[in-house]
Amino acid sequence: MTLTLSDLGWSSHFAAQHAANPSCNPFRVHAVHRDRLIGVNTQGDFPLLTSGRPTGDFTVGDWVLADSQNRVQHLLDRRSLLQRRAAGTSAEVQLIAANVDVLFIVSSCNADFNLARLERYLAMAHQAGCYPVVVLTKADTCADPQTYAGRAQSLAPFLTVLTVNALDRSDVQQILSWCPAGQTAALVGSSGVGKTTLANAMTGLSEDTAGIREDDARGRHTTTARALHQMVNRGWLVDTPGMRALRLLDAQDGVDEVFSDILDLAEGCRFSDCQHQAEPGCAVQNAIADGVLDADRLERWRKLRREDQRNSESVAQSRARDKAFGKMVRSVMQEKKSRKRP
Ligand SMILES: Nc1nc2c(ncn2[C@@H]2O[C@H](COP(=O)(O)OP(=O)(O)OP(=O)(O)O)[C@@H](O)[C@H]2O)c(=O)[nH]1
Ligand SMILES: [Zn+2]
Repeated sequence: MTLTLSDLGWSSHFAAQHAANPSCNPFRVHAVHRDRLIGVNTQGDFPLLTSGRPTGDFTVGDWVLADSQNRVQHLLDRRSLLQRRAAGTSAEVQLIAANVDVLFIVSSCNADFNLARLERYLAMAHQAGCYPVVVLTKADTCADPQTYAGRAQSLAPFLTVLTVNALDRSDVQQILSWCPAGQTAALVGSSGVGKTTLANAMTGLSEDTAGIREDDARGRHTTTARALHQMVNRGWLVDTPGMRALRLLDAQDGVDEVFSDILDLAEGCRFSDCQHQAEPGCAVQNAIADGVLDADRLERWRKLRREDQRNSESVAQSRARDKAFGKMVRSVMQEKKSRKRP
């Protein structure tokens, strides 16, 4: 099966950038290795060299322009970017996926359902630039899934909320219709909510057979799985280990967008630096007193902002630390050099 560029997610946004460098060829990145990228275009898969640039600057879903030697010359401006703090103690930023159109935020119609968690994921979607679709699984095991849907819906006026049985084919079709051919999706959510079940149904592959099928089709062995899977409706699903452990990062704009109702209210506060605690003329507290705003929502907003500030601070701190370390290394080297001189 040959793919056109638009099958792969190419659009006028990228074409305009290609027009500035017409001698280069576009590739969509579907795997990032330590020393090279794997890109796909209408001709198939190709290893791409990044000419001195660290491969960590690129991520799955990126569009790049490469020269005739398959050396990457340009990284095209992204439509969206999902990132997180790297695992472990390091606070470095890790790119998770780029050019994801739709973020499916998966939760279940049971104890997993939690408004604060949904808000957190919504902030992530806004921050990244992805269109959020809330998918509430296990509707078949619940007496009144619409209650859950209603609560999720209350988070934003035009929020798309689907209640599904992830094991039901027509319910999966309904989900797929939100990510049509050529568009790219990703699934986020807690453990056990049905992400694997959905991913398998959406791609028509099962996890243990996905690698084998690819080997068969291409007649060669690949050691690492691709991270961009074609779905049964010819959309794409990003599936990487990092995708499964996303946290909030530098998401201030995203948080503010999800809680824009509170920010709008705050415009009416008497003091511009109002903390919405017990200040006189606080429009936010007045809204709570009038039953317009839920006090819990104000608390969740505070918590999310605090968490986001902590995350962003530690990223900045770790960058400062790296800089200081680099300086120290350079001065030690300098000293060594000068000692060597006769
Ligand atoms: N009845 C019913 N069962 C479901 C539904 N969605 C998922 N399940 C079941 O819930 C269990 C967990 O689903 P998984 O797909 O493994 O969940 P996951 O989100 O991938 O979990 P992790 O791999 O831990 O992140 C499996 O036994 C699924 O069959 C649903 O909509 N209805
Ligand atoms: Zn106030």
